[in-house]
Amino acid sequence: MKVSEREPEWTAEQRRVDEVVRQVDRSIEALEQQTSGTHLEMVDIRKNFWDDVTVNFEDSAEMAETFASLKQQAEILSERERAHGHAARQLKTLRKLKSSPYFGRIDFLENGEAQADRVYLGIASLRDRADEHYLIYDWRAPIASLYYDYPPGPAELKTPSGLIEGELLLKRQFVIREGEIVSLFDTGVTIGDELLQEVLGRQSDAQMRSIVGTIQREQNRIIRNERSRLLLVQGAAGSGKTSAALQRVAYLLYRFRGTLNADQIVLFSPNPMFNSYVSTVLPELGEENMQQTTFQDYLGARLGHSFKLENPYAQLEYALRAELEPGYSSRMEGIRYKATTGFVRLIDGFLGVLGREGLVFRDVRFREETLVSGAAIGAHFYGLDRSISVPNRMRLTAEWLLRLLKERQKTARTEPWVDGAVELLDKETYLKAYQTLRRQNRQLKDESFDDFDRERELLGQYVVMEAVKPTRTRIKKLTFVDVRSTFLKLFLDSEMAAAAAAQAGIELPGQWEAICKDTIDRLLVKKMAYEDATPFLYVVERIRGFQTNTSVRHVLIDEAQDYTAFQFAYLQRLFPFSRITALGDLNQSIQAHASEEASTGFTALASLYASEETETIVLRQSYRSTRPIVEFTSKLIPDGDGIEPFNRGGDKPVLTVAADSNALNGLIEGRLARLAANGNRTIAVICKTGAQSKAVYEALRDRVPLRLVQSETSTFEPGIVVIPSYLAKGVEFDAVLVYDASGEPSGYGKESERRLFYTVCTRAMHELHLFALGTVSPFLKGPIEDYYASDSAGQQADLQPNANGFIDNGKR
Ligand SMILES: Nc1ncnc2c1ncn2[C@@H]1O[C@H](COP(=O)(O)OP(=O)(O)OP(=O)(O)O)[C@@H](O)[C@H]1O
Repeated sequence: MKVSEREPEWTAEQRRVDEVVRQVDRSIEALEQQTSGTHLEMVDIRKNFWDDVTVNFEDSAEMAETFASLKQQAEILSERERAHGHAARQLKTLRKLKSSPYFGRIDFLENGEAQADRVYLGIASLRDRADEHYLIYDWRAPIASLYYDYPPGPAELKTPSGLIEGELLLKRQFVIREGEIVSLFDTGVTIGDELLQEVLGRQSDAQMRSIVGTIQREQNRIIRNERSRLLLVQGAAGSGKTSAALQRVAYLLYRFRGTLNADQIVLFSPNPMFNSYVSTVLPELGEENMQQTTFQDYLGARLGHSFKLENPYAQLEYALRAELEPGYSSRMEGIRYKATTGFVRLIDGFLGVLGREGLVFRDVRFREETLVSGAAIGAHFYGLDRSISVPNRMRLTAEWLLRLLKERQKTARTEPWVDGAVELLDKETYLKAYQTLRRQNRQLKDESFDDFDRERELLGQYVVMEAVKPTRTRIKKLTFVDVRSTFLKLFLDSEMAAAAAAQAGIELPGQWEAICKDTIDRLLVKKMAYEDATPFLYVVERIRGFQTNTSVRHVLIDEAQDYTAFQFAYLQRLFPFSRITALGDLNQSIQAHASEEASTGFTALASLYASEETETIVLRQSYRSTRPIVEFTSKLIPDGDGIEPFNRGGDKPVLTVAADSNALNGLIEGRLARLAANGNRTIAVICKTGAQSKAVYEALRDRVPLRLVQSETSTFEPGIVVIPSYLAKGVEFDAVLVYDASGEPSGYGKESERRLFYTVCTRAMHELHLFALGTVSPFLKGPIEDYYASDSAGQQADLQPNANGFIDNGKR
């Protein structure tokens, strides 16, 4: 129920807002004084850094004192910097509170109490002058859960000291801007629809916004979950998965402040542009951003330069476009198979076999000679106790090789090549040799070097020591095991594959031979296909030992439906001390590996953790799009009836068919002009592939101000973009134009493209426009026809090409 400006309630609330704003002002003033104080102090310390340390390197005691003094000075400086950084963040938050101090109020009467507690909720806490009462509670404080979880009426709150029961007497929502109440609602439901209507009806900003004022009950469960090792969220398109993930990070940083910092949280996002899209949410809430990365970046860093790693979008582009190329079906078969849990089991079986036989070892060489042959290393490795794990046997083998190298080092000193090398030492190396030897051999006095034989002996030692260094490094890095050849063996050696399958208790897939050929051809030329990268790294790390990341405590995986079983298994091992939050939507599985029955890694993920450690939350309500758009998009997928549209009005999607691409481009140009003139801030022409995007961009760039988004694009900006389908995933636009909703190869004709088409259409917030070249996609035929309007070209009141729609790309 909307409270009117004329009601006394409004006046009373505005009075309170004024009072709180005054208090915020006082806090800002105090903090500004404090920060300018620390700032001056910092400048002073930096300027006089060297005056305040005693620098003396004369003897070791003086040197130690100098270091202690330096260290102390640096510590004082970094302490001041920390305090300054903290205060600066606080100031930023206070300035936000000044403009909009809170968004909600609850009056809670605890059973047995005479008076209700009045609790105002904002993005941060604020106490009164006497520091006795909270004027504002942080939205993450335990009591705030009442606001998100209950409508007025009986309510309860779990606290560490027990359950508090009572009644929620009032639930009020505010929109406050620049210290003025803009609207006020008393609501009878969990979170009033009116406020959501208002929030969702706005034109989008270029970046994602925080949703703390309107978090829904189910979303709150995701945000505040502390119990599960694995939190699985399956949510419809636009149901707030990404939003919930980001508010969850803010919640965790608040709840565990002091023990958890932003560096210990990692968000895996689909692409660099998405990183930019979500990067403002946490700062808006007064928190630092977590680490953000893409899985591709992780793989690239781990693989190093030994292979040319394919990018997942190049893989997808291949899947969408290369149908007529030779080898297409075997590659696609391989991509699908390698994403299954069956392949994870086959690789585990393979690793089991490798524990007994089959690892490929390289010769260890010292200078030109073979120090130990690969065969001898293999014999040593497989001679070790088999109950010891493979990585531990590798380490034992490395120790053995290092011992052999040491022996060889001793015998080498008297060999003729050493004399030659000693003679070639230049003065600098000679000095370096002397200093190194002196460090190693404390008895060595200056005069020892005067003795010719002794000098020769010592320099010989140095020369040999330098000569064995590369071999020693290689042994330590375990490069004596040839991981590439070992991995290849699974595909090259049919007996090995059969043994691995037998070990795993599974059958090899029907097309195994074709898959093998496809894999071998690439690996032999050091090309690493995206589908092979994770299995390969998994094998490498299971052989050499996993380099785990033990500092990360929370991993959040957005668009989790696009990960394979292998990728999850790998991430689980990589972050052994981390909790995982995986958010996805099976209906948006668009990667090339996604099979018809959608058995992606996302479904398999639950099996990685015990059921009591796992919680699954399903989000059905879709907030992004208007009701007509959700009603349309939910008809595109089999289980769409379960998606609940949020009741926000708008026009039905419109389909326009054009005879040829020239006509199509002209129609799109006119539509873009109208949409821009109507004040849509973000508009996307979504194409199926990168190649199509490029062509459309080229055709329109001189006629329309637009930007082409490619896989390396790293910023999300307002305006008009041309973007391939797979990069539009995860983000949203005020208006979406689907470039080719035909049934042709350039459009969406195959059943396997249904989810891609659904993903593309669900990016629209307010308007969806479908354009088809020649024919109409089969997904748009049948009962769905009632859910969109057809526009025989020209009926829509578009601006004519070259009309001035683009001059003012402005706001409504
Ligand atoms: N509780 C909420 N209050 C206000 N807006 C919300 C709420 N939940 C979601 N939204 C809005 O709905 C839109 C979609 O949210 P989000 O991108 O988080 O959904 P998603 O589930 O990750 O979508 P997709 O899977 O389609 O990428 C965003 O504009 C977001 O701000």
